[in-house]
Amino acid sequence: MAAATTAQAPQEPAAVSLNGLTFSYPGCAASVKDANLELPRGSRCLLIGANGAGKTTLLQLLAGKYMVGRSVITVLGRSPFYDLQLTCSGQLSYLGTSWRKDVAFAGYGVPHQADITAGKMIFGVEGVDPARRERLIRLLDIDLYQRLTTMSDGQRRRVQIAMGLLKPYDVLLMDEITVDMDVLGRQDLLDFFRDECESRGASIVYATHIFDGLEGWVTHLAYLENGQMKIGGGRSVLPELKPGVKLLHVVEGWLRKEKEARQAREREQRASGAAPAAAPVAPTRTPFDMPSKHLAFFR
Ligand SMILES: Nc1ncnc2c1ncn2[C@@H]1O[C@H](COP(=O)(O)OP(=O)(O)OP(=O)(O)O)[C@@H](O)[C@H]1O
Repeated sequence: MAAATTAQAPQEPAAVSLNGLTFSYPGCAASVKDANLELPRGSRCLLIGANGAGKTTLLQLLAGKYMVGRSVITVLGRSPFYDLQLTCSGQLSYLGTSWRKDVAFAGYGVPHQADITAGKMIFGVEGVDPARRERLIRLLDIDLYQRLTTMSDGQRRRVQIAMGLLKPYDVLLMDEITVDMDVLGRQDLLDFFRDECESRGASIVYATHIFDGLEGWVTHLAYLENGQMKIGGGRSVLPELKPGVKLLHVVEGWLRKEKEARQAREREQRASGAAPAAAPVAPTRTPFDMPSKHLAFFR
């Protein structure tokens, strides 16, 4: 009798996987150092850290904007830098800070300075499910007849977010995109994202400094300190986040500890003569360091 073979289901690749990621901008010290993280499908990961900790850099690396080794970063088992289809298809979507100037969709940038209505912009995207489009327009409370040039920052931001969400992504990377939105808009959007993760297994990495209402929303956390991933994983890596405890207070505690440790290190360096004890001195400026409007005086 032939031995029974048990068919093993192929393991689904993780939504996001970082394997010892180190990255430096040209001529600079490393902005991300030996980072490891594994996020399963359906996860909502909050990316936390002080200013300059490396959040935007990490999100841009995940979005395939900089070259790193193929296996160092994978999104849905593929390399976001080498696999252009991942971004071009909208499977991997990035909503970043450059959206203030550009409306980005599936990796492409379209200037929003054009004097057109929100409706023209939104209905101009082809191959969109009309029901999804309708839902987003309602959710983000967009006036389709208003021109982008006459909108407030928050209203324009809503159009930009709608553009980025029109096609159903599998992995969404967000860099502080809700910063201009009012409380209701932000809450409705967070509920929409939760629904997307729970109903169709989409995954989200969200970098923000605003933690209000996120305690019950996050499933995973990644905390960067000066480029190092100090904490990364499911909520269980965070025993402090008990019911009734505000995420803001937990993060505030980490950031204060980080700041005190850095200041203690600097004091030690000064005491040992490794760093100058004098007050910071303003760097000498050349005409080329100045904003372009000042350059006019040097022509
Ligand atoms: N284009 C660049 N060239 C050189 N260094 C850069 C560049 N962009 C960022 N950096 C440096 O990389 C580090 C991480 O910056 P990054 O913008 O990723 O931080 P962040 O955590 O997103 O900060 P914030 O909360 O202020 O947005 C910082 O030390 C920053 O000075």
